[in-house]
Amino acid sequence: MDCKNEEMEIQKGCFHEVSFVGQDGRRRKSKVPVVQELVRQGFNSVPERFLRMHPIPPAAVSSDDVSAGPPFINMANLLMIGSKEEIRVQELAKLGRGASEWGLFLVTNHGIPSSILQSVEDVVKGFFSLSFQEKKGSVESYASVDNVGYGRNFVKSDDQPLDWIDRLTMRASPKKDTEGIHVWPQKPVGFRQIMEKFVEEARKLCDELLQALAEALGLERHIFLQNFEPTESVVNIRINYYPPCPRPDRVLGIIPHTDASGLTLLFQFNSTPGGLEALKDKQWFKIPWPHDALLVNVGDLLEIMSNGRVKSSWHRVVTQVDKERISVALFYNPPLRCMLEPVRDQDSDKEGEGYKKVVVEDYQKHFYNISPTEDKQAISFGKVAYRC
Ligand SMILES: O=C(O)CCC(=O)C(=O)O
Ligand SMILES: [Fe+2]
Repeated sequence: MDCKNEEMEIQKGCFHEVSFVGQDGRRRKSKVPVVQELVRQGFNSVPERFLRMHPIPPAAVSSDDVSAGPPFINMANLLMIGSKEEIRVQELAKLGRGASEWGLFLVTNHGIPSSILQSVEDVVKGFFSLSFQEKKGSVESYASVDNVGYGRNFVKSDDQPLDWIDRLTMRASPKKDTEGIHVWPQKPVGFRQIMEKFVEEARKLCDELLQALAEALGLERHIFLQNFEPTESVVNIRINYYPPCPRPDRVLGIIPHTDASGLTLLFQFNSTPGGLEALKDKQWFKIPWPHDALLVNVGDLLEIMSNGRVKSSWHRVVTQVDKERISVALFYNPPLRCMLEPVRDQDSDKEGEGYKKVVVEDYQKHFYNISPTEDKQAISFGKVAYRC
């Protein structure tokens, strides 16, 4: 589709409205095509606004080579269900390696019932099969509430290459934050109840992982979890929808980034494998991701809490020519006003050498202010050496 047709598309009413502060310091509004509608209605070529100037550097390792990728953590071994202590110790070592070397790992035997995951998949697919108008009618947009609703990721200028993605984001917890705000889709019926069931189960898994991660690093088991006060911790759910794209060489699903979370738990649907890649040793790796595994990303907040012992992952999503892909991301964060205190070195009572105390809300504001960035920049805000 050329620029003219793109304009027509927008005129037909299928656009996401975005707002950003322009170079002149004034807030501006702009209209961005809805990628699902572009694909539904057909186009001849990808609109210029989505094309990156340079070819996207390809990943180094194929997804078939599981041994070269991040570790798979068997939760049954961590919880010692039918296994011995030495197996648990080995599993903890793998977990520590995944979090410190990759900033991500996959989890099998995770304990979330497959019936719950299936219901999540059904309602999410139900939502994305609605017409654009039905979606808009079902939930408010990003523009009306702070970073939640139906829309897309960062747009900070008219020149920025756009990602090939539509999104639906909801705050699941604390519940009081969503009172009076229309962020949960009314269609398909039962959407919110099903997601809340998923969140309840996912939270148990994340809490277990936070404790196991501390233990894997030789720290007191509660050291990270103590920041996640159950009623005030913030859980956001984001559904990422990537339709097929004819130009994977020049178009990204999501630009490289870290997550501004404590932990991120990701679930992708069976019919849509492939897409997520992570940077390690300056190379992009395709992440092998079987359907029965969930993927966990270490977020920036956990890197700060751990005083750099674990690293948040720098990851991206590439596009695929013939497949649509949907992922569900659950972002698990301490309460907004929580002051994170990086763990200190054992025999020193100085503040950590690498990171300093940071309030969650201040970090996240900084993160969203400066994102997107070319490399892992936002985390410097938590470093001892950082000056405003
Ligand atoms: O779609 C994916 O697998 C990754 C999504 C992601 O990185 C995000 O939502 O922050
Ligand atoms: Fe991410």
